[in-house]
Formats: sequence, C-alpha cells, structure tokens
Amino acid sequence: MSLRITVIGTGYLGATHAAAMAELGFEVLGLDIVPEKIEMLRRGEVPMYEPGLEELLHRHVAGLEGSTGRLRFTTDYAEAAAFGDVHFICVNTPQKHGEYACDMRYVDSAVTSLAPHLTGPALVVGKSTVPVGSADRLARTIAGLAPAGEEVELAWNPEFLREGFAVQDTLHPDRIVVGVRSERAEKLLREVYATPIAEGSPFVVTDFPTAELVKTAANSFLATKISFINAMAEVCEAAGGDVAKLAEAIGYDDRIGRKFLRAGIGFGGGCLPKDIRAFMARAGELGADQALTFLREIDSINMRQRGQMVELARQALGGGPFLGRRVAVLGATFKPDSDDVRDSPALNVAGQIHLQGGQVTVYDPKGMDNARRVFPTLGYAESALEAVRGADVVLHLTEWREFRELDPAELGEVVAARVILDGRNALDPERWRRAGWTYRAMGRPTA
Ligand SMILES: NC(=O)C1=CN([C@@H]2O[C@H](COP(=O)(O)OP(=O)(O)OC[C@H]3O[C@@H](n4cnc5c(N)ncnc54)[C@H](O)[C@@H]3O)[C@@H](O)[C@H]2O)C=CC1
Ligand SMILES: O=C(O)[C@H]1O[C@H](OP(=O)(O)OP(=O)(O)OC[C@H]2O[C@@H](n3ccc(=O)[nH]c3=O)[C@H](O)[C@@H]2O)[C@H](O)[C@@H](O)[C@@H]1O
Repeated sequence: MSLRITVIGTGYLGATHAAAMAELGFEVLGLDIVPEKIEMLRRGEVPMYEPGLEELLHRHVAGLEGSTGRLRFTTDYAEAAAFGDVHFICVNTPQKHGEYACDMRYVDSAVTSLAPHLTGPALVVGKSTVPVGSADRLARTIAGLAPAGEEVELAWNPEFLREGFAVQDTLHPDRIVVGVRSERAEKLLREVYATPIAEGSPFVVTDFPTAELVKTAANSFLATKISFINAMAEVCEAAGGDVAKLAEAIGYDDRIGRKFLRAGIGFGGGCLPKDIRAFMARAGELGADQALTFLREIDSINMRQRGQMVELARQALGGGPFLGRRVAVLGATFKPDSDDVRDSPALNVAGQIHLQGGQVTVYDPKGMDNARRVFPTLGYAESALEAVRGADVVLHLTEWREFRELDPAELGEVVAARVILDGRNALDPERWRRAGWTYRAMGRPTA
C-alpha cells in the first residue's frame, strides 16, 4: 500500500510540499492551526502567490471537480496522527524578537501536539530550518511523548526550494538531504522521494547535525555571494568601474559561476537574513562563534545596501531633505514572482524615505495586500503608471518582468522628472536613456 503523508504547517513551504506529495501519487493530509488557511486550501485557493501552486491544488484537493482527491486538509492533530505514516514538520522558524536566535516555539509546539497521538509506527520528518542540535533534542521529546515508543522515529530533511520556483524545486530538487538514525528511516524517505531519485536527484544520507548544517551552510553561502558582489559594487562605485560587467566576467569562471551575483539593494525574505543570524547565534552557543564572524560582515554589507539606495535617491533629488518630494517605488516584495514582503529590502527603502518625510507611492504586481498590512502608512497605486505620476524620482526595487517591459517613453510623459534608480541592476540602461531618462544603479557608471 502506498505511504500516507501528513504535512504540518501549510505556509509557503508546507502548502507546496503537500501539493507536491499528492502530485507524486501519495495520499496527503495537510494540517495548520489557522482555520482560515485550511478553509482556503480546502477550496483549492492558495493563501499566498506561488506560480503553479493553484493548478496543483486544483488537480488534487478532495471535493474539487475533476481532482484526484488525494489531498485533504485538517486542523486536528489526532486525525493527522492516525492518518500518516510519514509526518513532515513545515512550520515557521522566525528570528526571535530582539535577538539573533531562532524562535523554535512553533516547531516545539507542532512536535508536542503530534507525538502524544502517535500510537503506531510513524516517521516524523523535520523540514523547517532549525539550529543544529534541534533534531537530537526533538528526538528525545518524541521518545518521551509518543505512546508507540521506539516505533516512532525522527529524521531531518531540510528544504532548499526558492519562492517563485517552489513547485518546480519540490518536484525536481537539485538534491535531497536526509539526516537519519536507522535504515528504516532511510528506506521510508527513499520511498517518499522515489520519483525525483529515479529522475536523477542526488540523495545524500547523513546524520542529524550534518543535515541541519547543510541547510544553514547553503543559505550562508548564497548570502555571502550576494554581499560579496555588493561589496564589489561599492568599490566599482568609488573607482568608476561597472559591477555588472565585473560579475559577468568573473562568472564565466565555472568555479565562481554566474548565479547570485546580481548587485543591488541586497537580500531579504523570510529565510536568508534570519538564517544567517540564527546560525551565528547557534555557533556562539556551541563556542564556535569565531568561525562565523564573517557572517556579521555579510549581514552588515547587506543592510548597508538599503541605506545606500536611500542616499542615492537623496542625491538624485539634489541632496536635500525628502520632505514633500514625490518618490515612486516599483516593487514591494523581497523578490519577483512572490507576494512575500518579509524583511523586504524594497519596503525597507520605501519605509525609510517615507519616515524622512518623502511622499512615497508603491506599486507591486502581487505584493500590495501584504505590503499594506505591514506598512499601511505608505501610499499605494494600482499600476506602475499611476505610481510614477508626478514623481520626482522613480526607484526600481523588485525586478518583476512587468517592470522590465515598461515603456520608458510612456512613463516619461507623466513623471515630474525623468530619473530612475535601478536598485536591482535589472533594467536595460540604454532603453531608459534613449527615452530621455537619467538612469543610475549602484556600482554602475553614470552614463
Ligand atoms: N519559504 C521558503 O521558501 C522556505 C522556507 N523554509 C523553512 O521552512 C519553514 C516554514 O517556512 P514558511 O513556509 O516560509 O513559513 P510560513 O510562515 O509561510 O508557514 C508556516 C505555517 O506553519 C503554521 N503553523 C505554525 N505553528 C503551527 C503548529 N504548531 N501546528 C501547525 N501549523 C503551525 C502557520 O500557521 C503557517 O501557516 C521555516 O523554517 C523556513 O525557514 C525552507 C526552505 C524554503
Ligand atoms: O531557505 C529558504 O527558505 C530558501 O532561501 C532562498 O530562497 P528565497 O528566499 O526564496 O529567495 P532567493 O532567490 O534566494 O533570493 C533571496 C534574496 O536575495 C536577493 N538576491 C538574489 C540573487 C542575487 O544575485 N542578488 C540578490 O540580491 C533576492 O532579491 C532576494 O531578496 C534560497 O535560495 C533557497 O534555496 C532556500 O530554500
């Protein structure tokens, strides 16, 4: 009989994982503690924007016309425990308020809610990003709570999906990493991932701490690449060089690679920033803080980028205060193809200028509702054209395709001044300059 899978926590990661597991052919039960989210999912509605996810839900959610019926949702832990052979933990692990450390309360709560109902054999699989050592601790918690005793096991299987590509990354992962303590756990996870393994995804089997560390190491490396190129942008700026050319040229070296070398206002989102901070905090607890002091610099280079964008905008307005000046901001999400505004550099820049008295108007293709919720006092417009109307300067802060396809001549008709600052190095400078705009980007020559 095919495995039955539960997915606990149905946010960006969990909703995608649940739908993908159904797509792979399993019977799946998704669980969340937010009833409204579960109601939406039952109707086949995605609580966030993720390309391709709604189609996948419609293909599998039970009760929807033409669906396979393999995917159901609940808020009931007893039901989930009775249903599943494998239980994936996909709840959030945010940064603690006022600290660098990871807030484990949601993972702890998920595990302590599930374990007392586990009366038969089960594999609990952690997917959330956690500080190294958590899996060992949670295995002991489960052993103390699960009535089925040793028949219940824990494994750690970190997730590497990117928002905007979540469905593709889950169905065709570039690697699957599992931390296990028994052959039984490995065998079950090989069964869960049989399809991607057969299609060639490498399957890396290791211990708990290594599995946990692979995740934080990967995100730290990605953050390092971005801050490295942003540091180069600062030097290019001072020396009159062009960071985009520099990135292209170093990227031809296979050992360096071209990806993740786009200079700009830096990284944000619900993962990279909090993960490098939690990693530093955990290393400190382990007495290995010296090993990760470089991450403090990575973080501070990243945060500096936002301030530099604000300064660039100030210079573009003649160097004076923002008071009464009209600033259009294109983009609110932390990256394109997502509605996620968690720790978004774009909103941060918009917010800084607003707090300094600028009249900021923001437009984003998918992030407006979330942006309004987080920053209700900013001005919002229903289109890019509306946002730039009367603007003294236009800031391009999230590289949506829609913004690359804007017509600079059309926008030029409605702005007060044709000045665009490209915080993502993603627009074609020549297109804008030909239409009479002053184009500026960090680390690029001015003309
Ligand atoms: N968003 C992403 O692209 C990726 C996220 N991750 C990691 O996955 C984890 C989840 O991240 P997101 O999905 O972005 O977070 P999220 O905040 O979008 O979703 C978390 C979900 O868990 C639910 N939840 C909280 N406590 C619960 C409990 N006790 N029982 C059941 N449900 C509960 C929340 O209601 C929410 O729906 C984090 O550890 C994150 O670092 C890893 C790879 C990619
Ligand atoms: O742990 C996680 O949750 C995920 O975090 C990141 O994925 P994600 O946060 O979706 O976004 P990225 O594509 O990594 O972008 C992160 C930030 O870096 C910025 N970035 C990216 C690339 C670049 O060259 N320059 C740059 O500034 C983006 O604009 C964005 O703000 C990782 O890429 C995923 O592998 C990982 O699973």
